[in-house]
Amino acid sequence: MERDEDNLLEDGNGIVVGESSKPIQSNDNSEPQLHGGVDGEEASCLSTTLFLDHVGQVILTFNSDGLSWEKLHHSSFNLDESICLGRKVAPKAATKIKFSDVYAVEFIDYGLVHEPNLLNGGRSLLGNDHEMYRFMVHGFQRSKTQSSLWVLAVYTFCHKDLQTCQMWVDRINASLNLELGRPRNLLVFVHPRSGKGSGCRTWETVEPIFSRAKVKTKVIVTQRAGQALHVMTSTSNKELYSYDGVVAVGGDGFFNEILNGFLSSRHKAPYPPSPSDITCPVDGNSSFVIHHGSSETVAETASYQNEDQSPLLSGARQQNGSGFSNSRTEDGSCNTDQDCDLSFAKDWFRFGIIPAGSTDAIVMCTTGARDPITSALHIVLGNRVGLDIAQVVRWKTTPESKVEPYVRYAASFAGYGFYGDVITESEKFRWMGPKRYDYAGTKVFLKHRSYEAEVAYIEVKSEEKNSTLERGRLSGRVRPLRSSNKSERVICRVNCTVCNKKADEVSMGSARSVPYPPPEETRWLRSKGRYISIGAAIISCRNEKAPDGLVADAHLSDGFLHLILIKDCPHALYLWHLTQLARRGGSPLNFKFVEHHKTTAFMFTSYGTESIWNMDGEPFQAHQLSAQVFRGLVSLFASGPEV
Ligand SMILES: Nc1ncnc2c1ncn2[C@@H]1O[C@H](COP(=O)(O)OP(=O)(O)OP(=O)(O)O)[C@@H](O)[C@H]1O
Repeated sequence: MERDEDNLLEDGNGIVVGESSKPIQSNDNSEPQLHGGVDGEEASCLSTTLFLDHVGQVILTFNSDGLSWEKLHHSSFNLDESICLGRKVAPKAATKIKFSDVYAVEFIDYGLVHEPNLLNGGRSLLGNDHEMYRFMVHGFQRSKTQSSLWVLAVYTFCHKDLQTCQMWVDRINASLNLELGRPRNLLVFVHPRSGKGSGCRTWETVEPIFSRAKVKTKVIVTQRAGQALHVMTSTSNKELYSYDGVVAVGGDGFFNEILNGFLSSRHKAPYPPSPSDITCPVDGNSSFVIHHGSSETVAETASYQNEDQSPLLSGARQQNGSGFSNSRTEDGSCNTDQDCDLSFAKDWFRFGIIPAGSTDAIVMCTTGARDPITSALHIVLGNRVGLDIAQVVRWKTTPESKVEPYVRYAASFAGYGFYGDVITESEKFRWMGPKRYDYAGTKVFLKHRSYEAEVAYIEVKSEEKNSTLERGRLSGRVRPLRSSNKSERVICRVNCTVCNKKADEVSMGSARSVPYPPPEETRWLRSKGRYISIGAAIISCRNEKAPDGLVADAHLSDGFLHLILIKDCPHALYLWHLTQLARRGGSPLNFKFVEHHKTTAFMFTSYGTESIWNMDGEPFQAHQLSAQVFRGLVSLFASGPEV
């Protein structure tokens, strides 16, 4: 989304503050007053007559959950809904703000106070004084047109008395300190060449939000691919967990790199079964059962056996011992390097993404907007949402290579065939910036290739899939899921009931929690044939090209991925699928040649020579792989889209 980053401040009247506003004059001498609560309770609200810059004289009231103000002087025009030449020129003014929506309060000393932007009949509202002491309350408002898009709002209150202003600042600060989960210290990675090469500019735009909110930041501007991964793997737990989280200023690929750096040495879990665990003969579509014995492979240093093959891997061979205990000192740091384990850290250590990339699908799915300001606000306000992560184990890189398990993590999408070809092709045209995807996509589409492969996935019974949807209608029957029926879609949103359902309320064999022992045996279904593409969407993968995403009803934290198999089909039908994908409200999965399986794990074997996957927007070579989802494995500074 394009927006003018320099002009985002709204004043208390919902009008963008301009430089041309006239100074206002003051004759106010009012003292702060404490009003008793109902039934003689302790004074819960403080009221003072102050000036609200650009608005006029107001009574500001301090409530238990925020501030509210009421205009004192009613001028001849209506400030709330101003009419000029018969047209509404200003939206309804805000008259309150919750502390949960305030990220900073600043005392700004003595200075000019402005009268309302609009006509006041030439009258001075406050006598002869043009200057007062002032303090600014920094918060946000939801955009009138798109509620997921947050716009900075600043309310400047003014008073002749210094102590009055300082008292208000102290009171508001005390309330902000009570807001839970706000970060104090963050590690920030900036990818300067991300997207259109604007990573540094994007950080400069949002940095004042962090400094106003008094969030300390250690900023690392990367010089090369793989640097952020190296920092994340080589930083001790003790040092890393002295931060409240890590922020990526960049695209999906950059976030993926940081995520892999974090998880590769810290996440301990058994591998999913490998395709070579399937021993029964292949004969079209069939099913088989895998028994989970005691000989499970556990992700250890093996995850970095092929270090030389990816920029992500250099210097990454790090493995911490197990047996961590959950102890963080009062200042938030760990006592020793091995003190904080992943599941403990998950409660407070979060990831933030400030979008600066070419696609930014993860940001769009987790905040509902592709906007650096909105993302920065989610971070400083300490919002939290769980995110499913797929652990992808590559068993063989090429048909000839020997079996060597290597682990990568994906947060949004892993795709083969069309998706792998597009990413391979687009890498040749990085210099084009985000447009490379259109160019490469068109080229690959025109070739219309298909690929022979075999896919197996865990069968998840309908009632298990739907147990998270709080629907019992399909109980007892097992059928392939076709969620193209729009009326059945439950879209992931803020406070999503599906994602918030506790793991223990979810049936065994469906969503896997962290860590979650698999049932003793799982039934797998398999499908072999020619596919145009094989995609695994962990979240909806919404982006500007696909406004509803590949899977509109995928959830951020339900423990499932969506396996989308596009079987070989005529070129025109594939184009139809793509056009549905590009349409808001489209049905890209409602085709006979599209199989959609909601599952927790899958395996893949290529029967050709092509083995390039697209993993969160970056190429990944795998001839044979398997993947499993971990429910809410990490937490993000976000709250889900407001749809
Ligand atoms: N300083 C750097 N120079 C070159 N490449 C870098 C640098 N820092 C990080 N990278 C690599 O660039 C890759 C792409 O980064 P990023 O995702 O930010 O950009 P993008 O491709 O433009 O966006 P998207 O992935 O959303 O399409 C990452 O995998 C990362 O390893």
